[in-house]
This record gives sequence, C-alpha cells and structure tokens, in this order.
Amino acid sequence: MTNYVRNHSLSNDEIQRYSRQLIISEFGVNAQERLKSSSALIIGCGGLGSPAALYLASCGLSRLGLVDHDNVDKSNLHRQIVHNETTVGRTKVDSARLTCSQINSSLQIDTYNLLLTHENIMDIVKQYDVILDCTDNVITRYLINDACVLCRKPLVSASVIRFEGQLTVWNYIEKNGPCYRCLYPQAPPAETVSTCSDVGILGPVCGTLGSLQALEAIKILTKVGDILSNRMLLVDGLSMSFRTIKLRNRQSTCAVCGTNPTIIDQPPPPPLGQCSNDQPCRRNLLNSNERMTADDLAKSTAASFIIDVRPEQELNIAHFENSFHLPMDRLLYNNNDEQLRNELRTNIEKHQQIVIVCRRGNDSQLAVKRLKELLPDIDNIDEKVKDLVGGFQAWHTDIDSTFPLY
Ligand SMILES: Nc1ncnc2c1ncn2[C@@H]1O[C@H](COP(=O)(O)OP(=O)(O)OP(=O)(O)O)[C@@H](O)[C@H]1O
Ligand SMILES: [Zn+2]
Repeated sequence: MTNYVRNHSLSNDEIQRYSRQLIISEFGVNAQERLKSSSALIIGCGGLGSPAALYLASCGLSRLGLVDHDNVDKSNLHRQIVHNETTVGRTKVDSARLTCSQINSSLQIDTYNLLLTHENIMDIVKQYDVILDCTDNVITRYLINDACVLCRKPLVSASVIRFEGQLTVWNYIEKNGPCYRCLYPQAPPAETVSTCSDVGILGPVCGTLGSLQALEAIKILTKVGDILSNRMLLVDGLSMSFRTIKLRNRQSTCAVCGTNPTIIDQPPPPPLGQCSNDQPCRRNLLNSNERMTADDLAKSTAASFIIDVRPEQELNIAHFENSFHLPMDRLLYNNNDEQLRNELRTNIEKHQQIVIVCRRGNDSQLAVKRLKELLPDIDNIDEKVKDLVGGFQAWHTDIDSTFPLY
C-alpha cells in the first residue's frame, strides 16, 4: 500500500458532501476549510433570509445565527422558502432552524426570536464573522449598519420590491468600502418607504437576491473573488437586466465610520415615534367625526356613496358592490381636477353619506381631506364625507370574515 498526503482537516464525509465546490479551481480545500471555521448571521428569516439560510446551511459553515421576531404566516409561503405549511404559526427562527438542520445536521444553529434593537444588537453581531441584512425596514437597516461598523463586521445587504432588487456589501474594511450611512447619512421617514406588504414582491426575485447574498458571504469568508464593495448590483426582473453601479467612497464625515464619529459604543435609538419593525404606519389625520367604524357602516341605513381608493389590482381581489373606484394616484395626482369634480359632483350631492375605503384605513384619511378640498362648495361636505377606520381589514375582522384578507 502507498501512503498518501492530505494537508487539510476535512474528513472524508466532508470531502464527499462538498465535493462539487471543492473541485472548483478558485475554491478548493483551502476555501472549504475556511468555511469550516466560519460563522454567519442572518438577520430576518423572510423573503431574502430564506434562500440565504438554505445556501449558508448547505455550504459547510461551522455556525449559523438566525434572527427574527415574527411568526410564519400563510402569506409568507410564496417566497419565504425556508418555511412550509407545517410551520405556519411557529416562530420563523424555529421554522428555519428545522429546515436548515434537516439539510445539515453538523451545523451549529443559534436562534434569536427577538426584535433587534439598539440595546440588544451588539451582543449578537459581535459573535459572527459576516452579517446578512435580510430585513425589510429602514430603521433596522441603520441599526445593523451601525452595529457592523462598531463591531468591524462586513455586511451583505439586499433589498427587494416588486420585480426589483439591490445588493451590496457595506463596511468591507479590506477594500476600505463605505458603510450605509456614508451614502445615506439620515433615515428617511418610514412612511415614505414602500414595503412588500404595500406594493408586493415576486418570490423568485427574493430567491435571486437572497442567494446572491449567500454567495457574497461565502466569498467574504473564504477570501475568494472580488467582493461587491463600493458597488451596487441592480436587478430588474421585469426586463431581466442586471447592472452594477459605482458607489461613492467611504466618507470621512460619516457619523459612524468617519474620522470623528458621533456613534461610538452602540447604535443610536431610532427617531421618536419609530421602531425597528415593519408594521405599517398608522396615520391619524382626521377628527373622530370625520371617521366611521366598520360597525357604523354595517348598521348605517343612510344612502351611502362608497369610494374605493385602492389600486386596481387590489380592487380585483374583492370590492363592495356598487362602489366607485377612484385610485389614490388619480385623486392626488391627476392633471384634470375639473373632470374629476364633474364625475363626482352628482353622486356626492345626492347621497347622504360618502364613505371612503382603502385597505387599512391610512390612504382613506388622505382621501377625505383631498375630496373636501376638491369640492368645497357642496352642501354639508364636511359632515358627509367619512373614511372607514381600519379599511377592509377592519371590515374583515369586525363584520365579514369572508371578505378576503391580503
Ligand atoms: N428589527 C428586527 N428584528 C428582528 N427581525 C426583523 C426586524 N426587522 C425586520 N425583521 C424581519 O425581517 C423579515 C423581512 O422579511 P420579509 O419582508 O420578506 O417578511 P415579512 O415581514 O413577513 O413580510 P410581509 O411584509 O409580507 O408581512 C421579517 O421576517 C421580519 O420579521
Ligand atoms: Zn460610513
């Protein structure tokens, strides 16, 4: 028998399991060994975190951390592929742990079923070699960015909406790359940022961007390839275009990674009235006499003219019989107010009550204000026009559970 040499620590079982990536010329046993002693943290086990978790659980890491404060909902299953019908209702981190451990039983999986805040993030982030931001709200993006800079961790960040996605690596120190704050020093108000639950998202778009996050994380951990630092990948699935743009450099004036940082020990708390979750913001623009509850509407005997201000695709899910469709875009941004007045005037004059409905009772409040501005001369317009508090969601919960929830 002839002796053989192996200058690495991989077992035969590991060689067999990872053989298809081991034999890539740029990868090899060295990269696999690096993975074996590496850890990654996935923040958010939703649309992006699901594919990222599946690939990172499969690739041969030593440790994978999973953070999420939410439970699996049926509406998650079209894209959050680490979860399935049997785990609806369970915590997302438990559901993801179950799937990941079935893929790779030798992986250490740490779960954090909590809402990440400026108070708890540092203790978690500091334990891992690379961090993946797979969350969906701006406050959390700043939180994760600041914690990664303070703990000197590379941050693989992606976001998706509709058919589109973006990907970049922040705070890649080896290349002196910028952090999120270098590009966007201040968080925009939460209500100005669109969310997937407002405008939708297609599953494979998350699959693409989440998988690419896992790829960048693997490259960072193994020191293989050219990292997407100082650059951003823009994906448009509708036209199927992928392009990369150059980002501005690290800024010496940055509040967290600059030369005189003001953020030093831990990320700052969020601006007053905002928090690090993705709950839709609740507007409160109207007085109580300008609003009616679902119960009021169900019991009302007044001749009502119902205006549905949702976009057409939502109307197509279900709508009230005989309601008038006036999408918010048209009400707010049309360039022919006179035509709109003419369309509405007769109905508004002849009905006792005008009820404006939307999905959750936010847009409807804006619509009440706008309608009053549009037709100030109509008798009793101030008393007549009301919005439905909580919109169709409240109608579903309080009056008719067969009205579909989305
Ligand atoms: N501060 C935070 N701490 C912990 N988890 C967070 C935080 N912010 C966001 N997340 C999680 O990040 C994930 C983002 O994924 P995604 O937007 O696909 O899911 P979702 O919130 O379930 O979607 P939908 O908006 O359709 O309900 C969510 O599971 C959410 O709970
Ligand atoms: Zn910075």
